[in-house]
Amino acid sequence: MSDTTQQTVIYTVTDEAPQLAAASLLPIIRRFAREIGIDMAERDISLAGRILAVFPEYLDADKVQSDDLARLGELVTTADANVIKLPNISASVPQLVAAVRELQDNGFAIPDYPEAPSSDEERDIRSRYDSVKGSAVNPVLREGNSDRRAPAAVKAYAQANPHSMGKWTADSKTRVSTMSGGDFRSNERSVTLEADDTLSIIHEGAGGATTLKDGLALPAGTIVDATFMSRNALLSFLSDAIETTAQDGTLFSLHMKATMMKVSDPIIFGHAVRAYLAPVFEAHGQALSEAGVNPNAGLGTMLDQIAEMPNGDAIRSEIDGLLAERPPLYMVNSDKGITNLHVPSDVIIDASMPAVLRAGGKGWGPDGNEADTNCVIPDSSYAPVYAEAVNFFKENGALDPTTAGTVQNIGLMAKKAEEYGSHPTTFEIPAAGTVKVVDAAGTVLISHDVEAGDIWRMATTRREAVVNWVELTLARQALTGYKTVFWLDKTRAHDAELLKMITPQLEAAGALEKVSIMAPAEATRDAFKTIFAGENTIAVTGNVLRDYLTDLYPILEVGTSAKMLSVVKLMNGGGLFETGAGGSAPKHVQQLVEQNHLRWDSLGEFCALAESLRFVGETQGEAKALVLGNTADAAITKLLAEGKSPGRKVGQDDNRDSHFHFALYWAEALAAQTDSAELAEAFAPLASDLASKADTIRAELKAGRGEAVDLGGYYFTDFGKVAAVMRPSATLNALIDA
Ligand SMILES: NC(=O)C1=CN([C@@H]2O[C@H](COP(=O)(O)OP(=O)(O)OC[C@H]3O[C@@H](n4cnc5c(N)ncnc54)[C@H](OP(=O)(O)O)[C@@H]3O)[C@@H](O)[C@H]2O)C=CC1
Ligand SMILES: O=C(O)CCC(=O)C(=O)O
Ligand SMILES: [Mg+2]
Repeated sequence: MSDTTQQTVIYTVTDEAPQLAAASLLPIIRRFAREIGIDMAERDISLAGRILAVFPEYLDADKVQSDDLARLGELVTTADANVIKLPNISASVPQLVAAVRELQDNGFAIPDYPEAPSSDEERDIRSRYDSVKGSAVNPVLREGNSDRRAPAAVKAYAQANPHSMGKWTADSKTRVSTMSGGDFRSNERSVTLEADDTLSIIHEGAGGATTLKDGLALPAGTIVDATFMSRNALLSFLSDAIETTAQDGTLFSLHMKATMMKVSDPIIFGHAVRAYLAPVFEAHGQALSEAGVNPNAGLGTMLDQIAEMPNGDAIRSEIDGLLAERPPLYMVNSDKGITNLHVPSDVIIDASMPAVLRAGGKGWGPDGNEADTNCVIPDSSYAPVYAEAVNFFKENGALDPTTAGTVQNIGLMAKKAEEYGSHPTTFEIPAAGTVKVVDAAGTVLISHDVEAGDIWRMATTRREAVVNWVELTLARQALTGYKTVFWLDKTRAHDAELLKMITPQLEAAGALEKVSIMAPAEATRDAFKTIFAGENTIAVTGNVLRDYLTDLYPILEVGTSAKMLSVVKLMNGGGLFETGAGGSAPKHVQQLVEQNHLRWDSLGEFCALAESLRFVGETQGEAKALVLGNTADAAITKLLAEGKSPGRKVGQDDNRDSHFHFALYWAEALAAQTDSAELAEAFAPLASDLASKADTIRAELKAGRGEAVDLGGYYFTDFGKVAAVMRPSATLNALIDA
């Protein structure tokens, strides 16, 4: 080994496809990194690992799991952090329940998930599970703002090898339906704290005052927003939307973020299930609730529970009758009869809306055919982005990936900014009354009159996060020279406060004239015009639009968000390198298990790795880490050029084959470079062995494709079994593990 940097880079262990990919890729990365003394340390932030970590006293001593997420949460506030973060499951209740059952079956004595906790013990258990549920990882690690863009090599590859795009026609009946009032957008109020303060949230009703939350200590300069979704307005909107879908003759599709907005959106999802099955709930509401049926967990769980009820068969046939009679539902899997309303985490707006837009405004119907769809997005804060995208494509036809420019994103994300940090302060209101945000002196800052069942939430945005977001924006603009647009709506309460904050900063930086400010719909049209003309732009957005746009534009421009570079410059100096902008692709696991083909593309991991290594080089003054990072980039470019990315179908190359090629090209690039003779010499033998044994390795990797494999579990896989499936080449393993 050469002289060492003694740097630790964290590689996260997550779930589903990225976890499987890591079983093959991480040993390869370690083989390269150890050459310059970088220790690639794993931290388990999988759903199963996180569940075990919150129940130590329930477990036998040898089964107790360390709380790796909490440790990483501390690390990311330090300058030492260098974390490669793979996508993880943000669990819905059905996923959480399934993971708990799997762990119990494996001998972990953890308690059941209490659906309706009734004792102090159950309430404690429930609150621990709630801390694991939904988007519980990303907000903890994202101690910085977000910089996401398609790497130049990826963009160039897509322009030369365009992915398929559906055809848009002017007479498409696809549309976006959203609320015109009574929603989060229209009820929003916003204030900026002038001094450090400690806030409380009080509900005053006929029964007196109740504190919903207190002790909310916030620094001066925090923007505090509060708003609510009226249940009555939502119900009337949903019933109208079902009616207009029937009139349009389109599919009914609901697009929510029940994972990240883990308190509000499952409730809204549940109202949509109730609205769609309204006659069943009218006839059997009481029996259903006595049987513990909670539509917030989706139609799938509901049908399982109904099957156990004494008159379950009769209710089931009424449901089947309604599914046949009401507007057809957009399907997740029409072969298996899984609808959009089955599981709250199956249709997630950031990925699902771009899929519809890419397909020419089409979704899959129950008959297995594509059809136009009514995309129902209840809250109108961000629905106009998709509505305007639909309008634009109807007018202009689909995007041409061969000529399109690119939309990059700088997202305000640090310190749990905006709505995505709101779940601890989101409440389903128990009784009519007033909800007030009150400061330490007792002054009411914000007040809303609410009805029972309304969903009220408070969100906060810290000034230091905003200042850093503007700095990051100006740095990217200076580097690229791209047109820079802040997607902010002056007529929206939160955005107006944000504008008051950023305007002086832009002015002081002499940048006020260099940027534009546009409301989301206008900005959407402008961004499409820009990329249709082959030009590039930077979309500077809040946290939710960061999430939405970094799937939307990549999926249209380069066919996937898996190949995005996703860098989080941590505010205290460290680096968090997310792998791609997409999720954990549960469908891919199913294909691997059935056919031994993993179509997961690790390009996001490769890009994050290259950035992470360069970050070691830059922050530690370690030239060899720069060489390792730059050669990893060269390997990525070659991998794309040679078409060695995974194919979708068994028989084509898969994830494992792409890892081999990445290793080969990386070793070759290292052997060929002239910046470090020592590294060239160190990697020459590996490069030559990988090249000379390529045929054997390729054949060993391909053995057994098409046959079912056993991973020993889904959420809690068996390490040995996964390694056997993901590392099937003894020849490659011998070179990597040597
Ligand atoms: N950063 C994070 O931790 C994130 C986590 N998630 C979580 O991931 C889970 C699934 O989310 P979902 O919304 O379904 O989105 P996914 O991105 O997992 O899946 C959508 C589709 O995108 C394609 N895709 C995504 N990544 C890749 C890749 N690396 N290689 C090839 N294709 C890819 C696949 O398309 P096809 O099937 O056509 O091949 C896939 O079916 C949820 O639990 C969600 O919460 C979601 C987003 C980010
Ligand atoms: O944390 C999550 O639940 C998903 C995050 C996500 O979709 C994103 O960051 O793009
Ligand atoms: Mg996303």
